[in-house]
Amino acid sequence: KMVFKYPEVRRDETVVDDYHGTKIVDPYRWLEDPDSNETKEFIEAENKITRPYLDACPVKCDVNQRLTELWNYPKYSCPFRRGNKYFFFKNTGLQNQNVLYVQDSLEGEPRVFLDPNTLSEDGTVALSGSRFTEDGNTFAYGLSASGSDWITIHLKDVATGEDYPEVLEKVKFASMSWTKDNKGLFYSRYPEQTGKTDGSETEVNRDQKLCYHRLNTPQSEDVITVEFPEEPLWRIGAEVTDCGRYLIVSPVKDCRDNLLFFADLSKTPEINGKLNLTQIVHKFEADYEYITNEGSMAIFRTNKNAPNYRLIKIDLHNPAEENWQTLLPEHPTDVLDWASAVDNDKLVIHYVRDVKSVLQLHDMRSGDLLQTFDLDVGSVVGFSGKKEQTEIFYHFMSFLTPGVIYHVDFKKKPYKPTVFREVKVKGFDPSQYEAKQIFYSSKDGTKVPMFIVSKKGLARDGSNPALIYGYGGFNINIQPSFSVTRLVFMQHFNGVVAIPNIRGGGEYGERWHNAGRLLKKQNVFDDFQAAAEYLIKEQYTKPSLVTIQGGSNGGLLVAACINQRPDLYGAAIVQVGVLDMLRFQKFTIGHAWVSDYGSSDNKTQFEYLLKYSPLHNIHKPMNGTEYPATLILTADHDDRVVPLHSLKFIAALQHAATARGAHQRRPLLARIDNKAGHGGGKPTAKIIDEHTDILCFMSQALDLKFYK
Ligand SMILES: O=C([C@@H]1CCCN1C(=O)CCCN1C(=O)NC(c2ccccc2)(c2ccccc2)C1=O)N1CCCC1
Repeated sequence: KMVFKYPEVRRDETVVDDYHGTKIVDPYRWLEDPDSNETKEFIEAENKITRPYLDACPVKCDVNQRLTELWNYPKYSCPFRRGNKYFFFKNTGLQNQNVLYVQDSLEGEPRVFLDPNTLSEDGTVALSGSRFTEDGNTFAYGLSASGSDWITIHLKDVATGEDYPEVLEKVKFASMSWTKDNKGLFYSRYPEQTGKTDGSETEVNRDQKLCYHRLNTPQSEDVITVEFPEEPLWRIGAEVTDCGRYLIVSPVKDCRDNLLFFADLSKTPEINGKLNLTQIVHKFEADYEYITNEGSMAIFRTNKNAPNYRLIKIDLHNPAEENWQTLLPEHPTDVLDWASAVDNDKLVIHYVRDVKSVLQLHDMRSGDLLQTFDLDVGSVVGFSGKKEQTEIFYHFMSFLTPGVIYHVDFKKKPYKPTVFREVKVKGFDPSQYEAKQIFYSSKDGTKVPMFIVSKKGLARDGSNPALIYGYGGFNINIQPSFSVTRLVFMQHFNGVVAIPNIRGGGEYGERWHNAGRLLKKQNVFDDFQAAAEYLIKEQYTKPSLVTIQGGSNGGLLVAACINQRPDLYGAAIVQVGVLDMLRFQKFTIGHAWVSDYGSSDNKTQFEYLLKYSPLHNIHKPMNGTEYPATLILTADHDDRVVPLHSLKFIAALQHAATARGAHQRRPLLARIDNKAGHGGGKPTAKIIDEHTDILCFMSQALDLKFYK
């Protein structure tokens, strides 16, 4: 085994914080400054030991070649109608960014409408959000660079392909919504701030405003239409209703619950200042999401008194809660995940039932079920359709189905989905694999669903490597999806892929989310550890062949698990993780995560956070408590989860591993990328490089055999 000479890293033990009377040392506080030479030198020193280790992998070329070959299949989005044209995204296979095409009809010759690959040499400029005007003549689109959350909004004339002169700056977490007169759009932006805002800064995002931009004017003439100056941490969602008369305004302060206001735009034909808002929801206690409206009757999806979500009707002219009506009551077990109006008087409803997709058609007036669209076991990952359109498309995917796009034309009865497009992956034969769902018991007896995917007929003798992926937070569902990287792991390492749908997610609605957050967060880690124990007990694998992987909130999950149960895993992959649970709220958008994590500013929550915070629970590895081989990944423009989390964690981990008497032979490494961020918009080349490194790390650390 390579013995690692980890970098010598300065520890400043004089940095001590007092949390409600408890003193906490933070010796790597200096790593929180991304611009200091010392931090840059630290990053260089870490990459300097990681790069050679990954490059020394004897099967690196094989892995990279197979990833590239398998990745090289055409990927399409659902087509969508705007104005009198159809648009769709397509990637021929290895293009860094998907390309937006336009065609005059579904059978028409597609023409390139917007190719983001032309906007940068290395594919690091990505399309991030876009909106057509009602008439389809103008296209607003966001561009993000190097994976940052910051975007600039550009406006393009659809007929000529020419951009208007103005560019809207300082935009982040913005909903874009045109007024129905096609003259301008609402968007959210942050005020000018000192210092750089390219995504490598860590300053807190505050004072977001909802502005209105009139097409073909400079941004300096934009007006602030909604602001909450006394609430600097709020983000302001806004959406013009289908009929064009109202603006629905939904402020959100963290990552759950929102308020609701609306403005009657018919009363302000010229939008030249603050809008007159009527408040509908006055308390942060539930999610409310606008679906559509008929005159003043607006339909919202909400979890108010409905943890599995339901549809309610609110009369905007009589919005008091006692007048709200239920349109589609909460289902006892299935989660109402999204709804979309179509064909004027129908709603397409997506349910999640035991983590699998259900797609139904309901009557918009009565809520009655009209039809269920048959689906295989898997996920609806894309949808297009509008209230006034008479057709929909939906995109189906599963572990062994790369993608099928269905079309339903409501002008023809009975409504029968037809296959519009089906993609195949060269060299992948789904019949050689099997995907199943099991339920296992967690530490407290809770039944947790888990998908297990592998080659058919794999020996159940504990001799196979397993990759266990988890997220566990923010009401997010991890549904089945097709992954080339997992296919390479199954095909060439005889790997078993396991995805436990651990608490904290939204797979069983708000109950599941609430059972995995704040002072119950440990349930998430228990569920994940129980998943590994299940796979070991059922002889799918053994501890030394288990890799656990997670990103973002899932990075926290993995880091907490290697602290708590280092004996259970052979390797751990921590991608852009939240690792300093006492300070996360001090950077960029971290304050928005208090809805899941709580905050060290609160004594009770501080005491709980301190018990699992990865950075604060690193122990000296000894025989039997040696850490699994661990790879920490982050990037210089990650302004969602700033890189300092990973830098401080790897420094502390390597320090513990080299302490006197410590026994740590397995590698503890960090891979810090450049011109990359949290993940959104990452070019294909960078994704393949990163996944090559992850598979190489696993194969070396676990000494895995590569089967050609
Ligand atoms: O990135 C994250 C967490 C998880 C999911 C979103 N997130 C975030 O931190 C997202 C914060 C930024 N953000 C969105 O990406 N969508 C918004 C949004 C709100 C208004 C207008 C436009 C966008 C949003 C956020 C929540 C609910 C609804 C809308 C939002 O604030 N984390 C990183 C690590 C821990 C959690």
